[in-house]
Amino acid sequence: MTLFVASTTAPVNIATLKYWGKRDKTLNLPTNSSISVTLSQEDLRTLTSVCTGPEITEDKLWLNGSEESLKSERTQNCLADLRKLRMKLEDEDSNLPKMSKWNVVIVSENNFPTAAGLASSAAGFAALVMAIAKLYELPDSLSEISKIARKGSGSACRSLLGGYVAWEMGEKADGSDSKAVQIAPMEHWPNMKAAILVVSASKKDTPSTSGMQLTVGTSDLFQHRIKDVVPHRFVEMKQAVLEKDWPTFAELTMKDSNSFHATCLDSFPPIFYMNDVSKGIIKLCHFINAFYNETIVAYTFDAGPNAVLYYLEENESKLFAFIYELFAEVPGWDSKFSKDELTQFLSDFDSKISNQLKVELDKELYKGVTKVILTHIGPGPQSTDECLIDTKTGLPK
Ligand SMILES: Nc1ncnc2c1ncn2[C@@H]1O[C@H](COP(=O)(O)OP(=O)(O)OP(=O)(O)O)[C@@H](O)[C@H]1O
Ligand SMILES: C[C@@](O)(CCOP(=O)(O)OP(=O)(O)O)CC(=O)O
Repeated sequence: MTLFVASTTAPVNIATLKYWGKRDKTLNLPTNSSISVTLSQEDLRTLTSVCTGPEITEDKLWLNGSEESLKSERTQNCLADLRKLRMKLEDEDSNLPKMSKWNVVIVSENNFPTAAGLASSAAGFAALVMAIAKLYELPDSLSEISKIARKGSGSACRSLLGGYVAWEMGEKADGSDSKAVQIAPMEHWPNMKAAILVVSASKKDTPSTSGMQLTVGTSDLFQHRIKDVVPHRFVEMKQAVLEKDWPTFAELTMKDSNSFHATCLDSFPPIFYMNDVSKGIIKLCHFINAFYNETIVAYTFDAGPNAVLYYLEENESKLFAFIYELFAEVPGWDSKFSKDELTQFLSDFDSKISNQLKVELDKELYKGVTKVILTHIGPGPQSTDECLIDTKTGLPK
């Protein structure tokens, strides 16, 4: 069997200035520009292998060991765009194998829970598009490829790039100027870290796509957000990244999460993504910042109750004096810290925080959190030799 194979890993990104609202649902064109931080693939990543050849009879997708449909309009749009770019190359060079005419097999694994509000669709579509772009040897830039990933899931376009990333909303009706660009590589401001508090939730309140449509159609506050709030915030946040201005970056991040969730509440009927545990975590972050009289931590929440806490490495011990004290029971710490380091966080807490202040903390908050994921800023998709496809059969290994 003649087979051509390629594999890539792709990262999760968590927005600090949120994408919420589409002006075109089919092309995933947003009503505002957004900004995100790409997270390390050491902790959260999608690995996708793809293969093609004249004997593959059908397009197929396996996700985390189970066969899934490739029929969704979004996936079909991505495949059609990639084949179009490949066909252009084949038209220019008749010696190239006619991959644009052949079916593809896609095998993918996420090393973290899928569809649990941890941006699996972003990493998933970024990996799918990037792996096929590599298979087809497309010469296009990552920003160009990001437009294809955007059609799979809006936020996926930002996972094509590492470090600090902007998704420029663009103006054109065909979406040709709605793409991801890098604001700065991770090396520019490498000490950005993230602690994700995975909050237990039976199921997602409302899927992002329908949630956005409801907000666009019913919220008056949303109009204020996209016209008067986000355009300034986009410029200010980009500037804060370029100047490594942590207090400004952190404040804008928290305010933008709150603004996005306020438009959800202002939708009719209202959408609730955060629960009481999420709100407890927000209070805790403000408590910590007030305690130190300094911005130590910034929270942000996507379309679900999980908290992503951004902080700078140099402030880790100040932050963890609180959050290890409160969430020590929850799994996720041991792989990153030695016993001695963890004990030190507890003694920092005991020595620094007065009994009077201790009573203000909610000791029960950990009961609503299932695990912590400790990670940091990372690069964009990476080529890998690891392959999920058996190169003799074209099936998952
Ligand atoms: N590795 C992957 N390859 C291809 N598609 C994927 C992959 N991982 C996830 N997806 C697609 O994304 C869907 C999950 O998206 P969904 O938006 O429900 O969850 P999420 O991305 O984890 O959460 P959120 O968007 O709120 O952060 C899956 O059902 C699947 O269709
Ligand atoms: C709250 C968000 O996480 C929304 C992400 O929405 P999606 O990218 O999942 O939506 P679709 O384009 O419909 O697939 C904010 C963000 O990531 O910017």
